[in-house]
Amino acid sequence: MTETTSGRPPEYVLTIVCPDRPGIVFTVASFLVHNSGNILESQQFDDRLEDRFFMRVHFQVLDPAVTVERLRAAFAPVAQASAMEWQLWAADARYRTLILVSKEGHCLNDLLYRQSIGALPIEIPAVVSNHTALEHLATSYDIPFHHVPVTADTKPAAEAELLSLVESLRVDLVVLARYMQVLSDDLCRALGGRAINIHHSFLPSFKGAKPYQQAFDRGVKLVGATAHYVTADLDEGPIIEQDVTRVDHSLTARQLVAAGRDVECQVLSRAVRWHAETRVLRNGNRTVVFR
Ligand SMILES: Nc1nc2c(c(=O)[nH]1)N[C@@H](CN(C=O)c1ccc(C(=O)N[C@@H](CCC(=O)O)C(=O)O)cc1)CN2
Repeated sequence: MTETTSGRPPEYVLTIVCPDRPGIVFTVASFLVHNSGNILESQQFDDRLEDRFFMRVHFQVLDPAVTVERLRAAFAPVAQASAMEWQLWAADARYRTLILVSKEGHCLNDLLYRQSIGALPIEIPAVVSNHTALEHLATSYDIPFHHVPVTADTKPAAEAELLSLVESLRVDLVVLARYMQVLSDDLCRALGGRAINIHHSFLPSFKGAKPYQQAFDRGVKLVGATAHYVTADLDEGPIIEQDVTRVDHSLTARQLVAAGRDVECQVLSRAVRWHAETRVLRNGNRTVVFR
């Protein structure tokens, strides 16, 4: 993950998930005060059903001697005492994001453009596709393109190549931007929590490869899109973001596809930005999103 400097006091984001108890906010705030921290933004949520507490704190450090390594070392015993799962990153760190795509290029195009104008805190070291149709799009942004074809026979080798790219390119996040191959259980385990998919329906409705045809056949009045973490269970992963748009009886299935494109792009880019800003915390098969 690439960290940048700007001359202003360095800013960090701390996220916490732990069993709920009184005094967690006090514990965190005290730690920050004792380490020259000044809170800029703080959000928390108490899941009383699961008895689990979630917190995200964006803060600056006023003493230049307090480095991120010193903060992490100092916070570790505090976290252990409260059984916290935690992350501490520079607020302007950029996630190294590998994009997977098949033939539909609208989500890839949207992510490449938003990244190029600085609207997404990510770097894109490469684009991978099981087809060659979208190579020109990656090339137009000077981003390396890898063609990894997938058939039933080549799938294990294709997935091994994909994982090798994830490791060699030091990838933090994999985005399935209309990648139409089902990832194996092993690959999902290897990518656990680091892969986001855009599904072109308002889940849990219309799972599978052809949701717009299913929507047309059902005669829906809304179509939508869902960004979720990828799990071995197809289209069942924890949902990060969803949205819909109104349609009506006059639209063909092909026109529903067209109506859904913009929704898919907006939902996926929001989910990627929130993940990259460490605003999304897992809560079992659900998420807490500090927008
Ligand atoms: N393990 C997972 N892999 C993938 C998921 C997921 O949730 N878990 N999401 C899909 C994306 N997707 C829907 O959003 C989807 C993609 C593909 C299919 C499908 O049935 N594919 C067929 C081949 C279709 C083709 O070649 O065009 C197949 O793999 O046999 C269903 C849903 C991405 N992967």
